[in-house]
Amino acid sequence: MDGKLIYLMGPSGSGKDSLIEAVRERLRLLDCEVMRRVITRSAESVGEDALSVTPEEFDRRRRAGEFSLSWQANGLSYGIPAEMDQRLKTGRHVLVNGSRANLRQALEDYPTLLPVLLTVREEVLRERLLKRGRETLEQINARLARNALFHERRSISRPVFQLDNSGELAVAADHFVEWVKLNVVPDQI
Ligand SMILES: Nc1ncnc2c1ncn2[C@@H]1O[C@H](COP(=O)(O)OP(=O)(O)O)[C@@H](O)[C@H]1O
Ligand SMILES: O=P(O)(O)OC[C@H]1O[C@H](OP(=O)(O)OP(=O)(O)O)[C@H](O)[C@@H]1O
Repeated sequence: MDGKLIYLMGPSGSGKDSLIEAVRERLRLLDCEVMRRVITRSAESVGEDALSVTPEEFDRRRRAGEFSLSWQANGLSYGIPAEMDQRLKTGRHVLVNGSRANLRQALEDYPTLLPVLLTVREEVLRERLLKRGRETLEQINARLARNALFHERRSISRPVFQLDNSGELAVAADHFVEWVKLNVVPDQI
């Protein structure tokens, strides 16, 4: 049987990268691997365990079919390596750091994916983006404005697990791992 695909989404600054690092080892023990993204972001500002490539190299890889999923947002291109499909075919699970805007496309390609939405209270979000200091103020404002698009959007016709990260990261991480145990690997517990 195929493995399960966990599709993590959430606003920039909601804590997706932090959550991933907090649960990476526990997920590995549950046979769930975090897929490393390919991003056209400069190596210095990558800020996560991702492979940085030029836009030309990204296009070459996309045309060569090297991505299972790919999308563009915030002026960047993102790809999930096709290695993901090999893992799923052999019954192993994967977690991807995905995009809210790309969810519909991802559902067309992977109808059984499990969507997870990481949320944070609005006032906390801006504070965290400023504190992270990876983007300019202009880029931060653009990312906050982008969130309005998703508030208005009609919801998709399947359940989305909403996980709040307004409080302690360790609490959100424990909550997430519990959800994975119940929804992804119920046979193993
Ligand atoms: N629960 C939390 N409490 C306090 N700070 C957090 C929490 N989660 C994340 N952060 C901080 O908020 C900022 C944004 O988190 P990050 O993981 O980069 O978000 P994302 O990947 O969703 O953009 C980082 O500086 C991170 O250290
Ligand atoms: O459609 P959206 O849900 O808005 O997502 C758009 C992109 O932004 C995030 O990536 P990125 O790593 O660049 O940003 P972040 O680390 O600040 O979340 C997310 O992982 C998507 O790749």
